[in-house]
Amino acid sequence: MKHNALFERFSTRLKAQVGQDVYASWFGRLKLHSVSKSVVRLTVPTTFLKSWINNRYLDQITTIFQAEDAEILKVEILVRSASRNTKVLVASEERTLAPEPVVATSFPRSQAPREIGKIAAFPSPSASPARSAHVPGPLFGSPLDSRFTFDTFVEGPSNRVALAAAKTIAEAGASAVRFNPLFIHSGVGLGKTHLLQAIANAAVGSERMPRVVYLTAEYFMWRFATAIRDNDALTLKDSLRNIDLLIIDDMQFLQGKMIQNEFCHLLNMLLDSAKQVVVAADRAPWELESLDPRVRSRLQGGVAIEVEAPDYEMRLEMIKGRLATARQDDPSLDIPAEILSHVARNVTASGRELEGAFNQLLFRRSFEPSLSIERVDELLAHLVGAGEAKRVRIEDIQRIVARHYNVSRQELVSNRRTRVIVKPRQIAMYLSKTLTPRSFPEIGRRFGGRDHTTVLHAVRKIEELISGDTKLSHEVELLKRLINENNA
Ligand SMILES: Nc1ncnc2c1ncn2[C@@H]1O[C@H](COP(=O)(O)OP(=O)(O)OP(=O)(O)O)[C@@H](O)[C@H]1O
Repeated sequence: MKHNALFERFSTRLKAQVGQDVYASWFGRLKLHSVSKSVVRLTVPTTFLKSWINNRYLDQITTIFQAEDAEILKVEILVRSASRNTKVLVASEERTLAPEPVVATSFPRSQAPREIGKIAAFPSPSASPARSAHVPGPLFGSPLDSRFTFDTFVEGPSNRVALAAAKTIAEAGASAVRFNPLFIHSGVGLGKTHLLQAIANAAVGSERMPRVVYLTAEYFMWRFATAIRDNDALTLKDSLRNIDLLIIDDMQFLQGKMIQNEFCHLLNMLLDSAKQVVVAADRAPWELESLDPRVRSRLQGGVAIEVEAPDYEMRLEMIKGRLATARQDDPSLDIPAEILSHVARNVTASGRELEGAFNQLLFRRSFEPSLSIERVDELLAHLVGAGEAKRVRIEDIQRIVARHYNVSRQELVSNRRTRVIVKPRQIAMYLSKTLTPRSFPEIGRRFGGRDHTTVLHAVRKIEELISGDTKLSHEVELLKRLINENNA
């Protein structure tokens, strides 16, 4: 009760400081998790929101709590899990985060892993997360989804090279240092995590590379931050010294100077001792703006492979694969071939959307046993519509930014270099990079055929300005909201 009142007072103050709009955009779904001793824990529904709040608002939030209660020393943001299965129990945290013995690291996937008993852990790879929560000792790793194997990965023109590289590493072991680090990048939902976990699943327990660590960048940050806080970083670093294979997912989320430093040391150490490193991100290494240049350059020293969107044949095979898996649980399940191909033809964006479409279909089928193509069309219209709505278009960004700054869209993409045009143009470029999966060269083309370095410069410039200028940062957040609303 007392804590709820504290949280309410905090919310009121925060709202007054950041304004109603910013508050609604970023803090509307913030919830109080617990207040124990000097630590306040808040939760948000997504890892993205967690990173965002941690990076931009944690100091402000902490100051407000401290103003309310001087005993509070620290505020932590956690991700609420949608499902019980998505939680990993981490042994060492039991000690550090008492009196709440269990801290959940979220598994940032749309689907809960069916089985998370396997964990790419060192030095005890066989320990299940649930068991290890009660066994003291170091444990390091994010959960592996047992469905993500090479067998279930559909090969096609858009991912053939990446798959071949991944298999070579999994099969040849640490001697396959021809691609080191291997860097896989793509837009969302195109199978990076599946591929990375397939490598980990194949390697864990193998003789060639028994010591595998699979981590999301967020988990890496969190684990290191905890170790540093507890003066335990040396033990952690020691335990990572002897691994054979390091796999890091969602690299774009690695943030913070100190953590990036640690990551850089680890990367140097592993690469210099010819240990294999595999990394995935939503963009190419040279586009990872928030990374320390040394990390970026080390990541660029290996092989970067892009995975593109699947074609129709691949989508069909994926959806058939889903059905085959679902039938293992319920052999009576059947979806006519023409419906499967219809879904594969219409849901085109990514493996994840296809998975969503298939799940919808299964769900509907349980109370509408014979779905007609027309009915599927209705369902797909909604699904495809939702997918489309989420895709922000560069033209919309240009239109909204131009309107906001009272310039025309033509001026935005023109050669004019007056201040009144340059700033909105740079902001529009920045938003294009942050809100769409488009590459720098592509954005350059859409802004009057500019060179990619101009876009890169604009993005860096705005990032720099935002970090020191609250007014501009609110302005950019408002623009983001307008763009997202336009797409809703
Ligand atoms: N080639 C493929 N074969 C089989 N399934 C696939 C393939 N590509 C994607 N999928 C499926 O699509 C879903 C999303 O894939 P995944 O999570 O690996 O994407 P991602 O690229 O890591 O996305 P994000 O950028 O959001 O992290 C998963 O269920 C995955 O199994």
